[in-house]
Amino acid sequence: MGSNSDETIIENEDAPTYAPSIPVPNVQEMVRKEPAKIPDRYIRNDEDKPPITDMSHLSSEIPVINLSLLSTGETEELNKLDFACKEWGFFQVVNHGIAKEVLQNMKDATAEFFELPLEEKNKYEMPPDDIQGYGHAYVVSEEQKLDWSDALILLVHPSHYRKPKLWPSTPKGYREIINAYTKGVQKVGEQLLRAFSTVMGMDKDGLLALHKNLLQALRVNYYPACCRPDQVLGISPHSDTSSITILMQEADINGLQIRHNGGWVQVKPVPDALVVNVGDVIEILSNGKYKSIEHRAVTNQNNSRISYASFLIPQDDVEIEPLAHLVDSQRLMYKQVVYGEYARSSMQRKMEGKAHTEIAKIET
Ligand SMILES: O=C(O)CCC(=O)C(=O)O
Ligand SMILES: [Fe+2]
Repeated sequence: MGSNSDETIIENEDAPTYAPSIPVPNVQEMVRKEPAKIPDRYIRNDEDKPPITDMSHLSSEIPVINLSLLSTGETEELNKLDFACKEWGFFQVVNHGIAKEVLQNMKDATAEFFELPLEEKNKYEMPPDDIQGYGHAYVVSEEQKLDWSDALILLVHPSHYRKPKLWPSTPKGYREIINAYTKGVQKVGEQLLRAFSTVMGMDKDGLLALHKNLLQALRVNYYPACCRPDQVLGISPHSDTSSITILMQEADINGLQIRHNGGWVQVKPVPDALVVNVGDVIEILSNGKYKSIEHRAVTNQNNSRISYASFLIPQDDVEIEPLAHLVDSQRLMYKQVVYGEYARSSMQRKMEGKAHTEIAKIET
């Protein structure tokens, strides 16, 4: 690891585990062997098949926010953030300050990792009791429909929560590259959470303090090309259990779609931008004012696609409930949940839209 002792990978017996997931076939390998075959377990029911409603003409309306202006407290940018979180639950950030080289290194090394032989990648295979490592998460029954993707999932910050055995050491330098990328994301996340604090009527550092410790989990999704993109989904519709998620996608390959007015809108990559979305934590804290929007990924016929989702989350013991000043005269929508319990209960289910948020909702 780098010279900074803070970032050294240390074995830690207390590093948290999350939830078990049933082992399922490696999709990349399946496609390599039989590119024209789609097993039944991947073929979606009619109501889930893409595209439902093509609303791609709305893609250009998803707000693009300048992080450097946002961080200096520009009113216009703060208003944009408020609007984006109410209307879309998603926005893209430019001028985020992460060097192009850091983003590119992450993309290059990750592409190389996924091209390694399966047996090499399986050195980092998810253990049966957890969803960190290389494999598939959220598989809880033999009957459920499966996603057309493989993933590498790692808890990356704080560094003493890492499970070094699950961090790929090939390609050479990959660990340092992941570290540099996710450190950049962490900084962006802290800036964003300060801006969120402001638009949510708190002190600048209010949200960061509420998190106690800002954790980051990285999920790298690999979506192999698919001969029938209209039959499968790369990732099932879901909302993120995070506070916010910061996602890097590839420059020219569409895949991410978000729920909007009953249809699905593509989040088209803006060059060098990062996609940010409101997670369940911010939705609960804001009593539903800011929306943790359902999203999914579709596959492409000719291209594989890789996406890099960083979930910024609070410490396990943090209690999450609507902030009193945001409830005011509104109806109280959510009850108090302990973050670690909420997150684990979500991870023990299949991804199914917003069904996992029910445990935090107050019945009407
Ligand atoms: O691949 C994408 O664009 C979306 C990934 C995602 O939603 C996730 O990993 O939670
Ligand atoms: Fe997501």
